Formats: sequence, structure tokens, C-alpha cells
Amino acid sequence: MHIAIVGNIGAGKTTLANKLAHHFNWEVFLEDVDHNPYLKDFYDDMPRWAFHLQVYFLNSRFHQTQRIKELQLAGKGVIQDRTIYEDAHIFAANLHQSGLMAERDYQNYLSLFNSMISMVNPPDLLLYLRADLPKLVSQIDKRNRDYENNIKIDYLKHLNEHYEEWISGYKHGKLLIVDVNNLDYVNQPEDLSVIIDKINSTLFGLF
Ligand SMILES: Nc1ncnc2c1ncn2[C@@H]1O[C@H](COP(=O)(O)OP(=O)(O)O)[C@@H](O)[C@H]1O
Ligand SMILES: Nc1ncnc2c1ncn2[C@H]1C[C@H](O)[C@@H](COP(=O)(O)O)O1
Repeated sequence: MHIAIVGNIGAGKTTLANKLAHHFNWEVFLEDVDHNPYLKDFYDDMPRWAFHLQVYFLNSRFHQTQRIKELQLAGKGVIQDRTIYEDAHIFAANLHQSGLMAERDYQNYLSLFNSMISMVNPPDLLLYLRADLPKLVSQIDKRNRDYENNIKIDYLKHLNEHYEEWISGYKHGKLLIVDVNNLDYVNQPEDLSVIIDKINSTLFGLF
């Protein structure tokens, strides 16, 4: 079983991924953020570093998908924090549309993505955490990563628009949309139970 958690920056993916992995006793796959050699430079100068960062994320996410395949073959359950689909359909697409990634770099990137994607298995369940801008901003603030301090509201807004468009056309498998605006699964265990019940119902037809 493979559940992938998707959603905008600060939506609560990592927090939920850890809690679900603990609950189901499955492996958790998180994003490579702390050792990412481009992320800080990217936030300082997006046009300069957009392509480098996208290639880095694409490669690290591809390795993750291959490792997830191995674990699934070994009969293990997996929770994944963010997918390779989001790199291309959300982040790279947004950078290109916003004029922050040059046409030739975007086409080069897409060609690489298309070569890789045929080797990627979609998750059994895609869990989309839908959050409005105030929730995203307050949670990004709460996390307090230096380089995310200057993220513009417009950047988050455009990412949210890309998410809504991508999710509305998602056909790779089961999809569960959870509005997290009024959920606090950090401090309220019952909010976590609501999500777990929804997952069980969508995946296994329980409840
Ligand atoms: N539903 C929630 N309610 C309250 N706080 C949350 C919730 N989800 C996440 N947080 C807090 O918001 C911050 C960002 O969450 P995080 O899981 O890192 O988001 P993401 O991985 O989607 O970027 C963390 O400090 C986390 O404790
Ligand atoms: N593909 C990506 N392009 C640009 N930025 C990305 C990409 N994937 C992740 N990020 C950024 C967004 C955040 O600053 C960090 C971690 O993501 P988070 O949603 O907070 O887990 O990396």
C-alpha cells in the first residue's frame, strides 16, 4: 500500500506523513529539504536557479519512487510526502508560466520528466491537503525556515491554482481531498482520527 500526501508549501504534509506512518506502522518518505543544495539560492534568485532546483528535485523524487517500488514488492506500506507529479505539474509549470523559467529550460525539463514518468507507479491513494492562503502563511511562519521568510503571497496563490487544476484532472488512481483549514492534527487527536477514518473508508471501504 502506498499513500502519497500532496499539497502546497506549509499545508501540513510532513506532519501528517509522520503521524500516518506511526499509525499504520509504515515507512515514511520525506522530502530532501535540509540537504538540498539549491533551495536557499532558488528563493534568493528564482530565474537563476529554477532549472537547477527542478532537476535536483526530479532526480531525488525519482530515486524515491524506485525505492518505494522495492518496499512495496517486499510487502511494506509506504507514506510519501509530496510526489514527482507536483514537481512538474505544479512547481515547474508555475515557474514557466510566471516567466521565471526559460522556454528551452522548461522543454528540456519536461522531456526528462516524460522519460522518467513511464517508470513511476502512481500511489494507491493520493491525499490532497487543501489549504487557503492564511493557513499556509501561518504554518510557514510557524515552521520558521529562514529562506522561506520571503515567499510572496502571489507565489503561494499561483501554486494553489495549479494544485486545483491538477487535482481536478487527476486520473491515476484513488483520490481523497481533505480541507485542512479548520483541522489541527498537531494538537487535536480527534482531527487526526477524522483523516484516518476517511483514508480507511476510501482505501478499504471501512466505516
Ligand atoms: N493541521 C495543522 N494544524 C496546526 N498546525 C499544523 C497543521 N499541519 C501542520 N502544522 C504545523 O505547520 C507547520 C508546517 O507543517 P509541515 O508539515 O512542515 O507542512 P508541509 O510539509 O506541507 O510544508 C509545522 O510547524 C506543523 O507543526
Ligand atoms: N519542485 C519544487 N520546486 C520548487 N520548490 C519546491 C519544489 N518541491 C519542493 N519545493 C520547496 C517548497 C518548500 O520551500 C520546500 C519544502 O516543501 P514543503 O511543501 O514545505 O514540504 O521545498
